[in-house]
Amino acid sequence: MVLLSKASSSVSSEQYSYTSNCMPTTFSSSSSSSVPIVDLSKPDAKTLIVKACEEFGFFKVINHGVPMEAISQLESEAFKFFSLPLTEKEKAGPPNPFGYGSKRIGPNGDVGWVEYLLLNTKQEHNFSVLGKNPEKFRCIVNSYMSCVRKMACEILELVAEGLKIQPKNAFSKLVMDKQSDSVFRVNHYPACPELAMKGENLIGFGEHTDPQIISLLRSNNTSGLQISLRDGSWLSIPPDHSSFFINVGDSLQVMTNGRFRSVRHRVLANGVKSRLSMIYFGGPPLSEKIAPLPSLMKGKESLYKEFTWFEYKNSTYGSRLADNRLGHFERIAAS
Ligand SMILES: C=C1C[C@]23C[C@H]1CC[C@H]2[C@@]12CCC[C@@](C)(C(=O)O1)[C@H]2[C@@H]3C(=O)O
Ligand SMILES: O=C(O)CCC(=O)C(=O)O
Ligand SMILES: [Fe+2]
Repeated sequence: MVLLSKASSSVSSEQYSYTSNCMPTTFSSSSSSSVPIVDLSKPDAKTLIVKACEEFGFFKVINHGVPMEAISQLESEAFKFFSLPLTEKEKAGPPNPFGYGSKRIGPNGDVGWVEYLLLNTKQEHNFSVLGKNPEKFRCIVNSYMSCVRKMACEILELVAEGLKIQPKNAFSKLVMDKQSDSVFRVNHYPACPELAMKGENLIGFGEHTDPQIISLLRSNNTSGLQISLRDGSWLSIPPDHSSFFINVGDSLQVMTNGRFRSVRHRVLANGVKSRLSMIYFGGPPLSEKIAPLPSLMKGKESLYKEFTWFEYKNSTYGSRLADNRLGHFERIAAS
């Protein structure tokens, strides 16, 4: 993304979305509402995780076990990549769906103040175009990803234990499967100085829910992430570069028959500092049926029609970011 290089790239002349600064937003540090913090090394982790997934579909994790070195190596490689000239970066694009993308998100007209790399976790894409030293990039991405996948597995096992589900790998086996359809994304939101002068916020990444099972997000110390609360207000999440933020995805909402909430979230661009985030989206194999676990139904009917991850993913790619994608798959209760 080139900022202010020519008149037409000025923020005000493009089709971005804005939201008023005057909208009610709460800061997570305020006493009324704060995001749960789970210490993965403590015995109460499973109870806190279940509660957070029910109330928010979102929580913060400390003592996560991912070495800071793996994180900072990836961060510095990613910053190096995003600081290349646009023409260099575009050699790794367009994202179809994998590769380098700028401003456009998905195939259906969504735009944001963001550039990104979308990678699959199976290394099938062409790394040879990723920056100046693609082998190094690949190696750093792979070691980061295996640490984060391990944490995803640990969290999903705690979820199963907390929900008293047997076997305890009922969820985690889906992301650990060799066929798991997981995705990895690095987002870069350049600082947008024009913003500081306006009474509005610029959308970096529009509101949406993540379709997969679980998302593990780590960012630098720049703010921007917000989650939507039950009353529709937005809660700003203070950044914390040494912690991870975990989202419940649509698939986990379905597998828990609506007990867990897939959280709506968005990112606002920052007027002063650039934001770099990396997100691992843990997904099931394509052929996997996404349905409530029998032990969570307690004799009740499924709230959802039967579908496979393949079907859900296809429908996802036909949707806009803000759409309620699960809506099509809800079962209308017989009256
Ligand atoms: C408009 C879009 C863009 C989508 C697909 C569709 C709706 C949901 C978006 C996401 C959101 C979560 C990560 C991602 C990788 C995913 O699986 O769903 C995104 C994907 C993309 O950025 O390509
Ligand atoms: O970049 C971020 O901080 C979050 C972006 C996001 O929600 C996504 O890529 O799905
Ligand atoms: Fe997301």
